[in-house]
Amino acid sequence: LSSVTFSFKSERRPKHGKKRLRVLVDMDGVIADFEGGFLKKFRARYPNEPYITLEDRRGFWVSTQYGHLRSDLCEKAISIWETKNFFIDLEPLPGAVVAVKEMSKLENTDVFICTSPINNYNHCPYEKYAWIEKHLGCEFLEKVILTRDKTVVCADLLIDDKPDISGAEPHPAWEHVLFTACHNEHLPACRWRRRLHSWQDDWRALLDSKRQ
Ligand SMILES: O=c1ccn([C@@H]2O[C@H](COP(=O)(O)O)[C@@H](O)[C@H]2O)c(=O)[nH]1
Ligand SMILES: [Mg+2]
Repeated sequence: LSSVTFSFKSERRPKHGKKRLRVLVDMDGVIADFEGGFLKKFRARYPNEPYITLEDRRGFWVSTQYGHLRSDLCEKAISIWETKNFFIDLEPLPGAVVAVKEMSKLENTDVFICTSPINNYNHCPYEKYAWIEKHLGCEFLEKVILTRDKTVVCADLLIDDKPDISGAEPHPAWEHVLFTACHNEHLPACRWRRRLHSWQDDWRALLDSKRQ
């Protein structure tokens, strides 16, 4: 058993090179503009209802904030992302496609798209795959991890806009780097968690810091 463990570890840390890095990149709010897409479709479907501007968004759950605005708006918000074509129509966030493609071409780097589908699975899982093929290319279809629990996935880094990521594994292998989004940008700086402010930020330096 110990020799198996040894060969696995040595595979990720080559003797003569830098450490091989495994990076998980979240989809909604990191490479796909979930918040912008939601607001556009909410206003189009419910033109007479109040809405929350992106500047006023607080908290990860859109449905919770809409529910606080008026209780029936929670269900109306959910109806938006449960509708066909919501996920496939999302625009890529600025610089995301170029950055992820470049990241995947770096030496000693494995990039996976790690994303949580909604439980209403009529359209979401299919459209997430279709989005990845459309914007990143069919080779990325090999790199998709659909899971509601990211803590059980083993990697060095998780780039994700959700501030609190929990699940079955209390000590995930990855370092969670918070990707800045309209709903989390007001959270106070946190000594134990780094941020990536956008895809214009220095993501290469972030990866290099994990290869030491
Ligand atoms: O109010 C909301 C906001 C988002 N969602 C869904 O949660 C996941 C988030 O996935 P990540 O992988 O963490 O980006 C996504 O499927 C959203 O549609 C929600 O259910 N309620
Ligand atoms: Mg996200």
